[in-house]
Amino acid sequence: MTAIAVENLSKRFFRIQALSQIGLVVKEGEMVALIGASGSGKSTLMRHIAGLERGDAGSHIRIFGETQQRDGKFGANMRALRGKTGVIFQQFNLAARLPVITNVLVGVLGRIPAWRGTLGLFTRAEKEDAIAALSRVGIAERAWQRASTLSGGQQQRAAIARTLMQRSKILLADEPIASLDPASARRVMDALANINSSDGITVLVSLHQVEYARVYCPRTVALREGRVVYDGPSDALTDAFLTELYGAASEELVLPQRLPVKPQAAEASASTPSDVRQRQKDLIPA
Ligand SMILES: Nc1ncnc2c1ncn2[C@@H]1O[C@H](COP(=O)(O)OP(=O)(O)OP(=O)(O)O)[C@@H](O)[C@H]1O
Repeated sequence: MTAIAVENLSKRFFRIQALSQIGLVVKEGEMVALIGASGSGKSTLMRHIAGLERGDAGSHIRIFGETQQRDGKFGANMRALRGKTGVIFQQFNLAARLPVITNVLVGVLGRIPAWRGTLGLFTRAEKEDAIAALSRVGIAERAWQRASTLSGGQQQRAAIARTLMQRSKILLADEPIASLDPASARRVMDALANINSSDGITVLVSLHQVEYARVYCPRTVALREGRVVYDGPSDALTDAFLTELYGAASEELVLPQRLPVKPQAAEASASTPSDVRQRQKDLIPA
């Protein structure tokens, strides 16, 4: 089934043509990288797919076959489609002063009565699910800390746990590793790869460095000046080909060293259901 279908998407901000006639189809269960130099339109495209921005006349975006927006107008089922689409950004993903678990529990707000959400009255089962989601990304032990005390990479993983809690079918990650050191970046990419392969969640991740795309994403879509200039296997993106696509700007997209080919296992990730159950018992006060 098609998860994301973008057809003829254009977006102009005053004098800047940010996106031009973008066409993109992502099948359910794919993990696709979106690359491009600074200003090529990655964030703008992500924001449209997330339903946070409306395209110009002629644009059409469908999520699981349903129109999310067309000709600059949101479709009737927009709210439900937003619920299916989790989004994480480069930063500012979490409410810094609240505990990590509360940030993750925000993921259930779309499917519980508003009064319960407003009062922060979450059930034990919901808290258990939140701990399970944090276990999946390897940071269950951090559940009761304030979000501001987590490292940048841990914060990104907490944001991924929130999208698991939201039961999103699609995860849009807009430069989730841009401000992280290489080890933290690997753990965040491992967590994304893990929810993609284990849960079948469709992942579209924008990246500055093509090395991560080569290691983690079978397919890459490359943007330049708001247009798709490549859509195909990530391992075809050799340095020479990148130079052909981007000229001197390709240097921005290549890391000085190559990454090892095999992704590492996510740090302290509880992979079996019994591990996850045990952590729920240990970490939630009776
Ligand atoms: N709200 C806006 N108003 C005006 N121009 C905008 C707006 N949002 C984006 N742009 C412009 O659209 C173009 C694409 O920006 P976008 O942020 O999508 O690029 P990007 O590939 O995500 O860049 P980066 O890698 O630096 O984040 C840029 O020229 C940017 O200045």
